[in-house]
Amino acid sequence: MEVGAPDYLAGERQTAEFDVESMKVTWAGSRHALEVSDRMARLVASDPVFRKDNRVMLSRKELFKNTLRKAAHAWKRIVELRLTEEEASRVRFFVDEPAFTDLHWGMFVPAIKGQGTEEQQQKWLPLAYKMQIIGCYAQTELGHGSNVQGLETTATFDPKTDEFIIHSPTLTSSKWWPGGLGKVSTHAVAYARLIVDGQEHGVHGFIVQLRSLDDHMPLPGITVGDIGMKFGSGAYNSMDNGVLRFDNVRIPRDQMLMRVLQVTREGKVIQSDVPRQLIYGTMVFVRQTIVADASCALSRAVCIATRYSAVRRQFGSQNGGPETQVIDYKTQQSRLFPLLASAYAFRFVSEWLKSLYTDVTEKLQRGEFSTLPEAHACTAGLKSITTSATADAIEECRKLCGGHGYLANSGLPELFAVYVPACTYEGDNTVLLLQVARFLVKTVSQLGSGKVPVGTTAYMGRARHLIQCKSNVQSAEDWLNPQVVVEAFEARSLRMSVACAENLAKFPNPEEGFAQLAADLVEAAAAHCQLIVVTKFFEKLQQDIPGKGVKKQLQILSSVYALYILHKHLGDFLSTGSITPKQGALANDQLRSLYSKIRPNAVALVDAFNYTDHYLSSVLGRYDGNVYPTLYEEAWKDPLNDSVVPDGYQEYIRPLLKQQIRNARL
Ligand SMILES: CCCCCCCCCCCCCCCCCC(=O)SCCNC(=O)CCNC(=O)[C@H](O)C(C)(C)COP(=O)(O)OP(=O)(O)OC[C@H]1O[C@@H](n2cnc3c(N)ncnc32)[C@H](O)[C@@H]1OP(=O)(O)O
Ligand SMILES: Cc1cc2nc3c(=O)[nH]c(=O)nc-3n(C[C@H](O)[C@H](O)[C@H](O)COP(=O)(O)OP(=O)(O)OC[C@H]3O[C@@H](n4cnc5c(N)ncnc54)[C@H](O)[C@@H]3O)c2cc1C
Repeated sequence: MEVGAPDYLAGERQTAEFDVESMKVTWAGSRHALEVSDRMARLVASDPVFRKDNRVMLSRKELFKNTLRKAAHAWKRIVELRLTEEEASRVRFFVDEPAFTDLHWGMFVPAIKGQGTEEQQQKWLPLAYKMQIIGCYAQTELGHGSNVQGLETTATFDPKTDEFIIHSPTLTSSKWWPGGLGKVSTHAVAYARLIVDGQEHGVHGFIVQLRSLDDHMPLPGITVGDIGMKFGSGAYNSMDNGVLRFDNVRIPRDQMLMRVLQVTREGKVIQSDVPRQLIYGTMVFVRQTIVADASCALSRAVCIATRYSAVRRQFGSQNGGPETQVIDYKTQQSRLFPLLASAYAFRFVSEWLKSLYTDVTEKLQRGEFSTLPEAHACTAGLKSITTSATADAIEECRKLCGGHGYLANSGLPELFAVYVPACTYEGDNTVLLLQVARFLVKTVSQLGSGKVPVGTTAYMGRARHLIQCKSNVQSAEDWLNPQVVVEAFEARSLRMSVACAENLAKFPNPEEGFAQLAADLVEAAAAHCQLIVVTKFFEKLQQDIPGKGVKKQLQILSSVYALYILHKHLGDFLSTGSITPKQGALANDQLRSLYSKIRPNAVALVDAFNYTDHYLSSVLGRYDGNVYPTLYEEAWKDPLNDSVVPDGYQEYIRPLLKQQIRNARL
């Protein structure tokens, strides 16, 4: 905010019962992370090249060129200022525009790191780190995305030349969707079925050069282009999602990523001791980062809706006094505050997921693979539930802002358009929950075998208790006890998984049973994932959290998140007998009283996200709350207002009007 400028939300900030600066540290993860983030946010906001308020007005070509300009400028600044990896990634975050760089840094580099041998890493990573090559992740095809084993592109080993021949045998085998592929990438990690000596060996990654490093023209045998406009204006259209076909393209043998499986000069196929599933490792990594992205997108929408709800007044004036702030309506609170609580919940579960991922990666380096299935289930499941909830929440925030939420300059329509494909990319959310369900059913089926479930399924080890326990909640206050809440969530989740396992056992063919019961299985998987989010929020509160009143606020938010989920899925809790209808009603009573506690802190709780006005890019979410004059000024900047009489008046409006006059005269 400019020094001396009026703060229309000052009154809201004064009622906060906690230290906002300390909450900023907790949200950022550490004082250091906050400092870096703050510095990079300001660096980006103060640089005119990173302007983005005109994005939705640009044509596709202008938007794309502008994105290239921003990406090049960001890279120049990163090199000039010798920014660290952490600082550079914050710069890209605050530039806030989907670009080929997301896939280069987010998937191409991790694929080589995770699936390449040491030699391959030494050869390719330095080039990628200096951006002397630009890469994308080319897995999905026109005909197959979810079903990775169904990919049709082939990579046939030619022992005569010591090469692989990469080929697209059908139309449906065309690579379709990879970001950065359409117009920018010089290289791809392309996924193809490995064929050696006529035998198939599953899908593997191959580094393929696509374009000349001299003039950017496609290399012989490569057909490549952009797949066209996507949902919304601005939004994800800054990304060149691409189509790619290979016509018997030859690459050296050592460009197959060979950490999992090696093909020797003689054409021998050697499986290393690394599990085959590591070929999917890049997706596990990215799913983990997508959970953190969910908390960012959600907090951004909630910040806009909360500030605007405090500014906006509607009805309720008494004796000529001001009307009621819409944030004071209980309905507004019951729609908004659970989303605020969810933003914090997703933040902390993503912190935990990152530590789980780091731990599993270290174990994999040491040749320990036992935690891989849990890492896969957690990343897949949490990616699924957090992105679905966030996409719904952004749309809810738009509605919470009434008519003005529908204006592009509220920031919410573009945020929705950019965000919503997160429910599909990196694994369709339903397909991913089915993966979690498989894991849960397997865990349940092993309960009798003496195998003790660990990690996030450890609670299933107490199946005997959880299958018949009764919640002892007697008052609304009892719902503030985390143990009571967790037990209800555990009972619901376990009972849903066990019911699925029992129903599955009735089918002679397990795969047929799984297909028939898929809808129930997805619900059981979601219940398990919600339990993880609730538990990790409560566990966060066990840590030392400094700052006046900060822990207290987080306790309130954790209860809101848990009781909101309970209220939303009351049917599950009741039908599994995990709680009684009376206890469900008490949870709702508690929720109402928690909303009142959040109310005086709401604006401060969104200030703690520490977003600059540049990052939010929302007239409604401005830090100073000066909404109306800005909306008014912005309207006049629309290109339609460049002329008072619009283009087309002479051709289309005037003849109409004249005709009416003639008709009237008749
Ligand atoms: C307002 C402006 C705002 C601006 C914002 C700016 C910022 C925006 C930036 C955004 C950038 C985002 C970029 C997005 C990039 C998207 C990239 C993609 O989509 S890339 C494309 C993404 N594509 C997808 O995600 C495709 C999704 N599909 C798949 O992942 C697989 O095909 C499958 C998992 C569904 C099945 O696979 P299949 O082989 O048929 O396997 P089975 O089922 O038969 O299971 C066999 C065994 O394997 C096990 N296992 C499975 N997976 C894993 C794993 N990962 N690990 C370990 N294990 C795993 C499984 O548990 C089972 O174990 P068990 O029971 O035997 O013990
Ligand atoms: C913006 C965007 C960016 C992308 N970027 C990349 C990229 O960089 N690289 C890349 O390789 N790919 C990329 N993709 C592709 C993306 O990963 C796939 O679209 C995604 O994995 C979903 O696969 P699909 O399109 O085949 O969906 P489908 O599987 O065809 O889904 C269609 C419907 O079928 C349902 N369905 C499918 N299988 C099952 C099942 N077994 N049981 C029940 N229901 C099922 C789904 O739930 C969904 O409702 C991107 C996609 C988008 C939208």
